[in-house]
Formats: sequence, C-alpha cells, structure tokens
Amino acid sequence: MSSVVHWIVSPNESLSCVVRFMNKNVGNKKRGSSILNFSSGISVLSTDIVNSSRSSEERVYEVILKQAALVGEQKIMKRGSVDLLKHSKADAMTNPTLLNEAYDRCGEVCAEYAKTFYLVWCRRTDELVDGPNASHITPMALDRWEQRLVDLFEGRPYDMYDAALSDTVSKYPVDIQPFKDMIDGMRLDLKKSRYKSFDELYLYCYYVAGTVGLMSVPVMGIAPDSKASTESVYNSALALGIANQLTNILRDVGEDARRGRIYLPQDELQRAGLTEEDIFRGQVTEKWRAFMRGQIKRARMFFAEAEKGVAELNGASRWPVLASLLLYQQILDSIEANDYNNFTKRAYVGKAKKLLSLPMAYARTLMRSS
Ligand SMILES: CC(C)=CCC/C(C)=C/CC/C(C)=C/CC/C(C)=C/[C@@H]1[C@@H](COP(=O)(O)OP(=O)(O)O)[C@]1(C)CC/C=C(\C)CC/C=C(\C)CCC=C(C)C
Ligand SMILES: [Mn+2]
Repeated sequence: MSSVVHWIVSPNESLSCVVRFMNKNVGNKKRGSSILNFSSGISVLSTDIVNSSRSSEERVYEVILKQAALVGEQKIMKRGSVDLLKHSKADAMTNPTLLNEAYDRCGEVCAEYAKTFYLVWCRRTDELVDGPNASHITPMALDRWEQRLVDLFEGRPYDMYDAALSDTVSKYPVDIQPFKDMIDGMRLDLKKSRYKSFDELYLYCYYVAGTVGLMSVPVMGIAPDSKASTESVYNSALALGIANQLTNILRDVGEDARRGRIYLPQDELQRAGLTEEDIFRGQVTEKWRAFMRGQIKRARMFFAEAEKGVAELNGASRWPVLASLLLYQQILDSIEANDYNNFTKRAYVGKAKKLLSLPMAYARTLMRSS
C-alpha cells in the first residue's frame, strides 16, 4: 500500500494535511482519504468520506490513477496507423525524412517560444488564448482544436507539428485525457477571471500545467529498477506542473491584474484582509507580505512533492527535470528578494544562477543514483 501525503498551507499559516492511502491495485479501488487539519498543533478536525462531494484534488487523482493504470496494466492498444488519404500532409508520418523534418520544426518552435520548456502542442494551445489572435478565439475554435487533437491521436495529423506529436503518442503510453483537460483549462480562461478558493485554483492549475506532467512521464519513462508505485511518480509529475503554475501566478500578479485577472484564492485574500482594489492598487503592505509568504510556502510544498519523484524517472530525464525544477523554484526566491513586489517588479532568475542550477542538478542526480 502506498501513501501520498499532501500539505496544503492556508494563509493563516495553519496546515491541512491530506493523507491518502491508496490500494496499490488501482483496478480494485479500495480507497480511503482523510483530511487532517492542524492548527497550532491541534489535529484531526474532519474526515472525508469517499464519494462525498469530491474536492478538485480527488477529481484529479482519478486521472492519475487512469494514467498509471495505462502503464501498469499495459492497457495501451496499438493505435490505428496513419490515414494517408484524409490529409496529404500526413505523408510526414510514414516518410522518415518528412518525420525528421516535422520534429526539427518542433525544435524551431521551442527555440523561439520557450526559454525553459519544450512541448510544442502545449505552447500552441496556450497561444490560442494568450497569443496575438486571442481576441478572436471562441469556445467553438477550441472545440475545433479538440477535434484536431482527436484526429492526431487517431493518426490523422493536420500539419507537420501535429505529425510529430501523432508519431510520439503512437509510440508511448500517452493518453488523450490530459491533452483534453489542457484545452478545458483554456476554455476556463475564456470565461473565468476569479477563483473563489484554492480548490478552484488547483483545478485550473491542473488543467493548464499539471496535465503537462502527466503528458511527459509516459514519454520520459520510469526507471526499470524504481520501487515507487506508478501513481506516486505521476503524482510528483502533477505536483511539478502545479508548483510551476502557482509560481507563474505569483510572479505575474501585477501583469494579470492589468488584464483584469486575479488568479489568487478570493477566500484567502479576504482572510488576509485584502480586497481586489488592493491588488489593482498594487501596494506592498504588511498584509500583502504575509499573504505572499503563505502562497510561496504552498508553492514550495508542491516543489518538494515533485522532487520526490525525480529519482524514479529514467536516468536520462532526471537531470533536465531536476534542473528545471531548481530553476523555476528560484523565481520564488526572487519574489522574496523583491520584497514581495510582484506588482511592478518582475521576478527572474539571473544567468549566473541559471547556469549554476545545471551542475547542481547534475551532481544531485548522480548522488541519488549511486
Ligand atoms: C516525476 C516528475 C517530477 C516528472 C516530471 C514531469 C514534468 C516534465 C513536468 C513538467 C511540468 C511543467 C513544465 C509544467 C508546465 C507549467 C507551465 C508553466 C504551464 C504554462 C501554462 C499556461 O500558463 P500561463 O498562460 O500563465 O503562462 P505563460 O505566461 O503563457 O507562459 C503553460 C504556458 C502551458 C504550456 C506549457 C508548456 C509550453 C511547457 C511544456 C514543457 C514541457 C513538458 C517540458 C518539460 C521538460 C522538462 C525537461 C522539465
Ligand atoms: Mn499563456
């Protein structure tokens, strides 16, 4: 039996600890979940019964179990071969030269768009709602994007970028669900600019970022000698996505507010004595500093949860994943160094620190694998 412990910090510095005991046999879901609240050392305030109204964390965990089952139970069905007749550009899928070109094109997009991360389909999806044509994007356009996703999963890519992804998902146990969920995240972005609670924000972070972790693990692979359960590795991957997105949100508070968006839990703001006007005014007060300390602490806990899973990945992936984790979490240090002024100062990690993260990550991964 494996146990996954999540610590969620609320802004008044009390801690909720969600302890899940999962039956390792995911097919036989004998699952219990209890939420323990700690406040000044006083514990166990509530017990969550399975199947009562589910929290976002529980809903997302269902997806993890499904992904883990795909790997663990070898449920992957060989996907249909590419339908060459429907889309002429699908020639790329059977012609190795064209396929190489498709992957090269993806590499070019990565070099242009992403400083730290590489996953072209995700960037293209995000560009739909954040890019230059964002004001023309309707829910219908996202429906079409989703249909195109289904097509590429079934071996009918529309263009070269799709062809590379189509090829990848036909070779690895990648499920379409996290991809669909990411599109749902973009749908959310079209209609929602406030989040009532951390539970709501957590779901958003899963959609737009946690999904990336679930897409990546089947391709990166779990080390053959790993003793960890598949679902615990997926859980760490999810945590890395959530941690990255929470960090993004904390870095971009001012920028988002100028677009009329507040990706911060409203109930927590209220408990900290802060209003929306305070955010729009953008003054760094003691209340704001205290609020930010709580938010940063929470993001760091997700990074810590993520780090546990890095050693379980295939050797070749450990170093880049740990390096990206170390780099990204330094943005939190930078917010602190800016005295929590994320309204007008952009937190960033300088070149020297970035460079230092690489050998540090390398040394750490070597130490752990010996
Ligand atoms: C066991 C374990 C720890 C496994 C690691 C699993 C893993 C590789 C997880 C990756 C997590 C990750 C990189 C999540 C992406 C988070 C993120 C920043 C999401 C952004 C969403 C939208 O936010 P927003 O609009 O606010 O941001 P911008 O201002 O627009 O930037 C995204 C933009 C979604 C799009 C995401 C990508 C383009 C990044 C995908 C990158 C990868 C999968 C590569 C990761 C590779 C390594 C080696 C870490
Ligand atoms: Mn974006």
